[in-house]
Amino acid sequence: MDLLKTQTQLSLSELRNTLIRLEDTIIFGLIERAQFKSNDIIYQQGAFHFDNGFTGSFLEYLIWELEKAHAKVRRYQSPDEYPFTPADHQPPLPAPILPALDYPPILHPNHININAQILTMYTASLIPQACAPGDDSNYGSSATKDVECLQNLSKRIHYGKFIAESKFQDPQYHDQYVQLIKARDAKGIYQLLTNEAVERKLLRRLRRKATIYGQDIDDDDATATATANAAGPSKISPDVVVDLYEKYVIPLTKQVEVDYLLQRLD
Ligand SMILES: C=C(O[C@@H]1C=C(C(=O)O)C=C[C@H]1O)C(=O)O
Repeated sequence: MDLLKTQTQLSLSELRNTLIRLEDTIIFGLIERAQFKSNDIIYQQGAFHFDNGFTGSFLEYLIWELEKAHAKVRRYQSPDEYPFTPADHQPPLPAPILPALDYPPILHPNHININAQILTMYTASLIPQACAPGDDSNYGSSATKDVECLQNLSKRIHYGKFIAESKFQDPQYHDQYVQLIKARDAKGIYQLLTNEAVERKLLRRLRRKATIYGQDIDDDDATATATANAAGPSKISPDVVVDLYEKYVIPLTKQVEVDYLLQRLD
């Protein structure tokens, strides 16, 4: 979705299409990372020494170094991009070298950033499922793929802000959200914004995508059609992808929706 385009009414179906497109990005990013062993050492605090005094993990070091460059080209001034570098990190991320873009004020001003939760989920739960255990010394390659996966997941989950704004603006539900927000009823907000039919359809589609995208398609087998029932090993377990969304991506997206709505009237 072009966030520079002046939005009047946020279209929920357009936003959902963006989330569908991000499914492909996330699956292919996981396929890339799963080439390498888990290489757990890159997630361990203090396992590496850095000349600049950085004391985090190898992965956190790469995140910091890359996000400094991305900050200079104003990546984090876009309302759909959020850094993993903590807001209180010293030194802070550098200021952009480019002038600010004039984004239309789509979202209510907020400081919601749950990337710390996303990073913990990713290293503690997802990597052990997606990658074979062990150490193949591909530390730089693994961390590079990790950063791409983390950025994809962060964008997808924080898109919950746009989804929540769209639902808040919907005349059919606006008054209910206002009442629940004023009552600080997080559970009621969570229930109102949940669409189980959309979630069920998403998980079915995700399993098919992960099965098909994970196949090696033999180029001389013209008759073969990649289907969800295709035989052969997948580069990423469809169960891992579905589990990721069911246990983490969808709940974290809804957490962002609730957090955003709770501060919507501030
Ligand atoms: C994103 C939405 O809000 C909720 C979260 C969903 C998700 O994270 O995939 C799907 C449906 C809703 O329960 C939506 O309504 O599309």
